[in-house]
Amino acid sequence: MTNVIVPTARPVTPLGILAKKLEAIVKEVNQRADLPAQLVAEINHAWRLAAGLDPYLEECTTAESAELAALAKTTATETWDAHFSGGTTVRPLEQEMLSGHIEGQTLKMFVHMTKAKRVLEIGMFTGYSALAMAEALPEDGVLVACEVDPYAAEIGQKAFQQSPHGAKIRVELGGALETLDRLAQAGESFDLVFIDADKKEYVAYFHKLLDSGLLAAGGFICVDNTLLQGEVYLSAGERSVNGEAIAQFNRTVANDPRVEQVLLPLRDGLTIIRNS
Ligand SMILES: C[S@@+](CC[C@H](N)C(=O)[O-])C[C@H]1O[C@@H](n2cnc3c(N)ncnc32)[C@H](O)[C@@H]1O
Repeated sequence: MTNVIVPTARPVTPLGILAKKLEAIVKEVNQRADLPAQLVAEINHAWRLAAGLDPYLEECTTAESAELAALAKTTATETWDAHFSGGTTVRPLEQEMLSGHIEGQTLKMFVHMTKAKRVLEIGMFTGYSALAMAEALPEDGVLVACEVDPYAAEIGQKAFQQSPHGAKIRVELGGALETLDRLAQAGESFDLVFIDADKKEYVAYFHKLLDSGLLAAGGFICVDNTLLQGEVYLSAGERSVNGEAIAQFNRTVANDPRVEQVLLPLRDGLTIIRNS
């Protein structure tokens, strides 16, 4: 059997980034004899508090299915940079885009809790969150997954074929805004929507979902990356283009009287919106 080395993902959440920074500081201060022992102990404690949380969440959360674990591994071993520079993917993609165990299990729980039968995902990548949610759908449930990149979508479709829940998933290849227009024209509507595609289009997805009837009355939207690595609450001058787009999205949702919402500090921020 060949040993596959799965590359480690870099931290892309406020907590992960904080833990990494504290780790570097701890390495430095632990070598210094001139610092007060109490200060060194406090910094070590702060690092353990930050670094220990994600592994503990993993430990206390139901394990992912074998199919999801295999898909996460496949996604991590793809050479995404080379795929983009060689023209295999139409967008720069990376393994860090995959939502993963804790968020996948959270989304799966939301499908169970809301008893959703029709789910829409905007931004499927290699299909991890789509498959996680499909696992919670009833046999006659449907998940429509929008993805613009054919290579990522193909990886997902292969994984869906390996799962007893894969047949519930329908992939819509193409730009999400055009796909949403088509779905609305066809009269489709959804109980639960997961937004996880182009951050600069989040406001447009939100408006289309609410204005076109795509989101069923009383339906829910879950939105990923609404903390954008902490950029939204750091000073505006420190924001990337995506950080500014998410800050604007968060303001748009907060000012829309048609919805109520909560931003959960899960992974890179997960906002739950209810169409009230
Ligand atoms: C963060 S990843 C999605 C991760 C996925 N939900 C998961 O949990 O594994 C974002 C995906 O959105 C796709 N995407 C970006 N812009 C898009 C657009 N305008 N229309 C459709 N898909 C888009 C990207 O190709 C990428 O695969």
